[in-house]
Amino acid sequence: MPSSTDVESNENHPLLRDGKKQHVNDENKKDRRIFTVFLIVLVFIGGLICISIGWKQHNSRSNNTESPWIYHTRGKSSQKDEYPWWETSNHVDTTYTKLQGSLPAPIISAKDSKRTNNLRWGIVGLGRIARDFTTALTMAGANITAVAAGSLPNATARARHFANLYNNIPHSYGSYQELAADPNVDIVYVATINSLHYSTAMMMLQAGKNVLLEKPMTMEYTQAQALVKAAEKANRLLVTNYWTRFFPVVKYVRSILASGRLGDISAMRGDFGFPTPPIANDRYLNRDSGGGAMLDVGCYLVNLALLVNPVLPQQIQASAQTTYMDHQYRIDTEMGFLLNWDSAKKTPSMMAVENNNKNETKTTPMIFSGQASFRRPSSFEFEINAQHGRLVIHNPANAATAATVYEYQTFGPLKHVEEIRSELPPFDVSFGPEQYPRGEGFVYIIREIEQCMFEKGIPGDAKPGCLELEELTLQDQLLTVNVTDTVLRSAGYWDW
Ligand SMILES: NC(=O)C1=CN([C@@H]2O[C@H](COP(=O)(O)OP(=O)(O)OC[C@H]3O[C@@H](n4cnc5c(N)ncnc54)[C@H](OP(=O)(O)O)[C@@H]3O)[C@@H](O)[C@H]2O)C=CC1
Ligand SMILES: O=C1OC[C@@H](O)[C@H](O)[C@H]1O
Repeated sequence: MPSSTDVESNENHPLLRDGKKQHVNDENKKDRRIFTVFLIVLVFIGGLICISIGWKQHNSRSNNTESPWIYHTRGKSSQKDEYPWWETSNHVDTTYTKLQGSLPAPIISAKDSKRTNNLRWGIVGLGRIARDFTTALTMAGANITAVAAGSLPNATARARHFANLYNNIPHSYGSYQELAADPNVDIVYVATINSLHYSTAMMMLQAGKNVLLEKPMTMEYTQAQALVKAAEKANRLLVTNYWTRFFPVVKYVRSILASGRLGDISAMRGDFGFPTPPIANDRYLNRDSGGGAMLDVGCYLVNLALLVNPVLPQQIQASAQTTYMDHQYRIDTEMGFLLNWDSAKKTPSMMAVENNNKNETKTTPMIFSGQASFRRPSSFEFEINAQHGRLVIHNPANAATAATVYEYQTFGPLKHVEEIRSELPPFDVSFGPEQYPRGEGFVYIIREIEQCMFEKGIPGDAKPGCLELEELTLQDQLLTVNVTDTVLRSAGYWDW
């Protein structure tokens, strides 16, 4: 008998060839059976997994009777209309940040015995906003020594009436010159109409007063440059009343942006507006008073955009309309504008400025899109869109007490929401009703000025003294006027 070795070695023998075929067929059949069993097991396991996932989803859906527009926060669920379209997560982490600032601003009052300086305030232009601001000064415990009216009729009587109303302010004048000459005034709050900002502020600076000037600083950029020169020459403080920057919420927003938490910012937008009273000679619609939506509320948007990116945009475009309730005015009743920081130029980044490292450069292409209106209500919100999320300063963003930060995973779902709140001190109505919304919020800028004067001294008394506020430098103010002026020119303001 041939050995198995022989059989295997003699492949040409016909019997042996058939035997080998048989053997190979058996092996193949066995392999196929194993493979089939393996497939069946695989399909079975896969099926089990699918059923289990489906069951879990069914359970979670049946437990959640709320609409998909509701996201869950830890221990709390709330309805949000800001829901990203790709959101799938049901577990968004939320934090609530309540900021200090609900109490009347703890400024160092003139009545405070610890105080070494005694900042004496004068007020010029005794209209609507002067009422709110003077109430805020009183709420903050500031020392008001003089008031002056001087543009509209009955100035002397109006000034006396105003002084009496506010606990008998010692001096009242029927002209701005008289207040400028009063040695008992250190700082003048200028609250005249826009077209008189330049001349009134210049008069005060040249008389050696420190100046807090209502927004917009001036109608034109060249005027702002002249005011800054005059302030520098006189060594006096010059601040535009962009009170927005001094609200605790806005300061906090600034710190978030500076931290880099949201990554590079690429777009911002804002829409500020309201239907103005249709009174042709009111400052809003009147060309000679410096009317128009851009100079009234659009300038706030510019100031906020420049807070985020304090650099002159490479491109500024604007377009406006001048009608309101079927009438034609010589001012913008509706303005749309675009600020474009093109990446072509290297410019100091927000981080660099915040860190006082002006040498650091970073190219951050960014676009701001703004709307200002006198024809309709608006969101009055300011939105910042960045690499890792977005930030909304809520209505009214010019006097903000709330903001929300939304953080996203890169290309992924919403992962964290931070809601920021602060409370305003209640407006003191004992001097009369509030003229504009949130006038009590002036306490923040007042506190900052008082604090700076306390720490650095009053320019005029001390050298050099408080010449600039950190939150709003002369450069910030010039930039704001420069951009606002360019927007107006681009829309054709001076041709209307
Ligand atoms: N920061 C903020 O939140 C706010 C800022 N503002 C700013 O404050 C400024 C004043 O606004 P508001 O108080 O509403 O203005 P008003 O219309 O009340 O006028 C203010 C003062 O300007 C003078 N004035 C008014 N009309 C005329 C005129 N036709 N011709 C010459 N002088 C005039 C008067 O000064 P006098 O009494 O000396 O005669 C008047 O009291 C504006 O620049 C505005 O942008 C306004 C609201 C809010
Ligand atoms: O500064 C301002 O803020 C509030 C607005 O209502 C007002 O018209 C504007 O001057």
